[in-house]
Amino acid sequence: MTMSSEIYATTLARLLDDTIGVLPAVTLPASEAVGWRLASDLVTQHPSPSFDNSQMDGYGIGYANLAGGRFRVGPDVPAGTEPTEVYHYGVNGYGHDTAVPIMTGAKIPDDVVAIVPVEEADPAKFVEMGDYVQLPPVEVGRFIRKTGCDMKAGVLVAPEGTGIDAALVATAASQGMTQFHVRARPRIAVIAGGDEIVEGNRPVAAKVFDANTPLVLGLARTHGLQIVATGTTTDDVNDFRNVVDQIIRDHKPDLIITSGGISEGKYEVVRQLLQRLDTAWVGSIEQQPGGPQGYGIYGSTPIVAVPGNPVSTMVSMRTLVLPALWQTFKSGYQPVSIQARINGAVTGIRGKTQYRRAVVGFHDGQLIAQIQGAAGSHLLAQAVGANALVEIPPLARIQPGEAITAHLFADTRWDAKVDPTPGGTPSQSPCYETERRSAEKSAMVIVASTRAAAGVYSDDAGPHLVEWLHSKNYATPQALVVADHDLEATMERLVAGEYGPLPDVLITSGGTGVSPTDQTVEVIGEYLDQDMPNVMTSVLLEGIKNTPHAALSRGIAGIMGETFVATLPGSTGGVADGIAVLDELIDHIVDQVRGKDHKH
Ligand SMILES: Nc1nc2c(c(=O)[nH]1)N[C@H]1C(S)=C(S)[C@@H](COP(=O)(O)OP(=O)(O)OC[C@H]3O[C@@H](n4cnc5c(N)ncnc54)[C@H](O)[C@@H]3O)O[C@H]1N2
Ligand code: MOO
Repeated sequence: MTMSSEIYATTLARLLDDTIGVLPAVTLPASEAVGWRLASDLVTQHPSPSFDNSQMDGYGIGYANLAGGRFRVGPDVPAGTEPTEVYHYGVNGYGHDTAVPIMTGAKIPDDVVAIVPVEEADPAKFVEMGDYVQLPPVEVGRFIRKTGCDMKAGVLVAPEGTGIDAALVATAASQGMTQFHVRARPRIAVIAGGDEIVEGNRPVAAKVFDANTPLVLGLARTHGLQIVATGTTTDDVNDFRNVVDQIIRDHKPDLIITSGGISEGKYEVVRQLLQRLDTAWVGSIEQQPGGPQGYGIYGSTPIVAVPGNPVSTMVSMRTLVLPALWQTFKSGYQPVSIQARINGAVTGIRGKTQYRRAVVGFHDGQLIAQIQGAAGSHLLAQAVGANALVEIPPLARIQPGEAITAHLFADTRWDAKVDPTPGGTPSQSPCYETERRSAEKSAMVIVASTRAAAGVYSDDAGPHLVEWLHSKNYATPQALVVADHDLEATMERLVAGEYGPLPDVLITSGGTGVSPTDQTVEVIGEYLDQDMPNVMTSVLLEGIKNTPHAALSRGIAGIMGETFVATLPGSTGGVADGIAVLDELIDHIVDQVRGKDHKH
C-alpha cells in the first residue's frame, strides 16, 4: 500500500497528538533548562534595570553643574553601594559643586542627573576625595541607564512554548528566577535489531554493528528528545513483542521508534507485529530513501517504524518523525528549509521525492548546495559532513545554478567548503560500477529480462551490445541484467549516480513488447527530455526487411539530460537491427548533445 509522503507526515502528527496529547509541565533548575521549552509564559517580576544606574566609570553631577566647570570630588559610589549610605544628606548636602566618583552599574544618587566619563575629565583619571577636577558641559541624563528601560515589570519576555536558550536563562536569572516550568520532553524508546546485528566491537562474518540506535540517540540529543530506553530484537516476532512489552512495563515511553524489519522480507518482525494491530498501517510512501514506513498503537503506546537502512532511518527521522514531534509538542527545532543553488545537474526519480544529503554553504555571498555521496540508503559514510537534505521532486531536472530546496539540519554547520563550479561535486566510489570509464565516450547496457535475470536462459543481447560499443570506442561496463520489474529501481540508481557519472549512451534491450511484464518503454519514457521517434522508425524499417514481427516493438529513443537512450527489443534480431541503425548515428548524436551543451 502506498501513501503520499505529505499525508503520511500529517498522519504521524495526528497519531502523536491522539495518543500522547499534551505533555505535562515539570520544574527544572535554570541550570538544566536549556534546550527544554517553557510550559508557561515568562513574565518580568521586576523592571530591568531595577534602579537608575551609571553606564560609565566617571563623575556624577547635579543639575546646576551641567554647564561644566571646576568641581570638588566627593566620596566614591562603587557598584553595589546604596548612595544614601555614602551621601547621608544627599549630594547637594555635601556641597553644590560636588562631582561624585561613580562606577559602572552603581546606583545613581538622588541629586545626580548626568555622568561624565572619567576620560573626559581633567585630569583624565579619578583624583582623591577633596581634590578638584575640571569637567566639560554635558546634557541631562547622559550615561544614566533608566529603571525599566530594558523591560518594565509585568511584561511578557517569552511565551509558553519558547525554546529555552542561554539568553533566556540569563534573563530569568536577572529577574531572580532560579527555576523554570518546562514542558516535559516526549519520552521515547528506540528498538533496532535483526539477527544480523552483532554486539561489541569485533567484526563477525555476515553481521553488522548497530548504527541506527546511536543515530536516533544522536538526533534525540540535538533535538531535545528524551530517550528512556533502548532495545534490540532478533528476527523472531515473539522476541520483538517481548522487548516491546518489557520496555512499556519498565519505562512507560510516550512513543516507541523502531528501525528496520518492515519491508518485504521473510523476517520483518516489526511488520509482523504491527499487522496484528487494527490501528496499524505498514506500506510505502512516495519518497526515497525512507520508502517503507509504518505505525500502529500497541496497547496505548504509539509505535513509529522507520526502515532499517541507516540512511533511510536518518532521512525518515529528519523528514517525518522529528517534524511530527515538532508539530505536536514543539519539541526539538522547527524544521527550516531554504533555497540554495545546486552546483551540479540532478535528475529526480519516477513517482518519488528523493532526498539527497548535501553540504550547503556560502560562496561569494551565494548559498550553494553540493550533494554528498551517492543516493543509496546503505551509503552512510559517504555523507558524514552533510548539513542538509536537498529535495528533488519526482522526475525533476535541475540544472547547475538553479534553485533547490534544502532542509537544514538543526545543528547546521556553516563552515563547510562548497565548490560552486558546475559538477564540482566530490567524486565517490560508485557501488555498482564494474569498470572505470576513462575513455572519452561512455556507454551502458541494461538488459531487461525477468527470465535472464533469474538465470532461466543466458543473455546474449547484452554481451553483443557491449562488444559493439567497445568497437565504437565507448567505454562500456558489462551489461546489467535486471528483471523487468527491477528496471525502475535500476534507473533510480543510475540517475542518482550510483553507477558513476551518467554515460553518453544508454542502450536497453528487452521489455518493449506488449506482454504484461514489459515496461521498459513506460519506465524509460518518463526520463526522456526529448523524443527521437525517427531513430526507432529507422530501426523498424531495418527490422521489417527480415520479419514483420519487428513492428511489435514499442521501442523509443531520445535524450535524457545529456545521455542518448534507445530501447531495443530483446530478440537477437531486434538487437542486430538496432546496432545496424545506431552504428551510423550514435557518434553524431553524442557530438550534437555535447555541442548543445557548449552553446550555454
Ligand atoms: N523486496 C523488497 N525489498 C526491499 C524493499 C522493497 O520494497 N521490496 N525496500 C527496500 C528499502 S527501500 C529499504 S529502506 C529496506 C528497508 O528494510 P527494513 O526496514 O525491513 O530493514 P531491514 O531489512 O531490517 O534492514 C535493511 C538494511 O539495513 C541494515 N540495518 C538494519 N538495522 C540496522 C542497524 N541497527 N544498524 C546498521 N544497519 C542496519 C540491514 O543490515 C540491512 O542491510 O528494505 C529494502 N528491501
Ligand atoms: O527507503 Mo529505502 O530507504 O529507499 O532505501
